[in-house]
Amino acid sequence: NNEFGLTKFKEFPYLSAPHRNLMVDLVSTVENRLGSQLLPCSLPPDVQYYQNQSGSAHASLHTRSGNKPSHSQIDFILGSWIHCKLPTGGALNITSLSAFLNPLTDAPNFLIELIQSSPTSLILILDLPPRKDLVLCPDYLHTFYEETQLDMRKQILEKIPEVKPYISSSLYIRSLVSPTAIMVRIETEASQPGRVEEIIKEHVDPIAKEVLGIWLDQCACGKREVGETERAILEKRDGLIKIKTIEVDIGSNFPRLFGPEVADRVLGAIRDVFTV
Ligand SMILES: C=CC1=C(C)/C(=C/C2=NC(=C3\c4[nH]c(Cc5[nH]c(C=O)c(C)c5CC)c(C)c4C(=O)[C@@H]3C(=O)OC)/[C@@H](CCC(=O)O)[C@@H]2C)NC1=O
Repeated sequence: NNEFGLTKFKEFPYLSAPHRNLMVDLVSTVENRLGSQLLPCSLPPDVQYYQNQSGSAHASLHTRSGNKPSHSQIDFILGSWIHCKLPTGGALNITSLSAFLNPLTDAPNFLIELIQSSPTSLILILDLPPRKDLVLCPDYLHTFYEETQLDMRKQILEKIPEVKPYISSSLYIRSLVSPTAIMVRIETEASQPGRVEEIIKEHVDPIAKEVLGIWLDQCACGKREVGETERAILEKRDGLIKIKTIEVDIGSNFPRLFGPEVADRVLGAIRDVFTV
């Protein structure tokens, strides 16, 4: 057990109520729907909860692998929160929930990230990243992105005046997402305290739950035929993405936030989960 006890991950501390409630609801929706297919979290306690030397950065990581591939098309689910006190007196909060499928299906994965760097600024990433080339497979585009009307939800969100497109500095990250990916920055006025929380509660929460619902119904619990050769291609593509996103997302951030020793321990544990 860590100083907060093993349940700490699911309490998503340090967040505003709407942000915490959304993450708690998404994690419990995934675990309730897929729970029977998931093994318990097997991360060591000092990876399930870790912090930097000075105690200015606290974080939690929660991963659950799918039962043996014969029983489940879930590779693993990953949930995470990171809270860093900033020298400016503010705080950086990064929360994420991602779900990776294994090559028994070629359906898209699920990803949501909320990155709050000040009381008036939030980055939201919400997508079903494709696992096949959309040009080569037009029916994939139709099935997972047109028929599900994901673009409608993107357009609803982009109508909010404070919502602007978020352009990742990483071209690789931009190449991973679907055409309907929600990658936005929400910038509110300091004269409107609570506006970010209101946008999370009124708009981000319902849309994120709809997108997760689509992923659970059409992707995680859908049936897709994947041939032998296709399975090998999926395995290679999935593996490359998992390794590269660790490098882009946290490869440089973690040593800076947590110091080399903690970063090596946590990154090592993540690489183990990502590459089995
Ligand atoms: C598949 C599609 C993907 C997309 C679209 C995507 C997007 C982005 N994530 C970023 C980041 C990010 N994510 C996490 C969660 C996390 N990621 C992993 C990966 O293995 C693990 C294991 C964990 C749990 C520990 C942390 C901690 C963290 C950052 O610090 C970083 C960030 O907030 O910088 C501002 C941004 C980097 C690029 C940029 O600055 O624009 C960008 C927004 N990341 C994808 O994978």
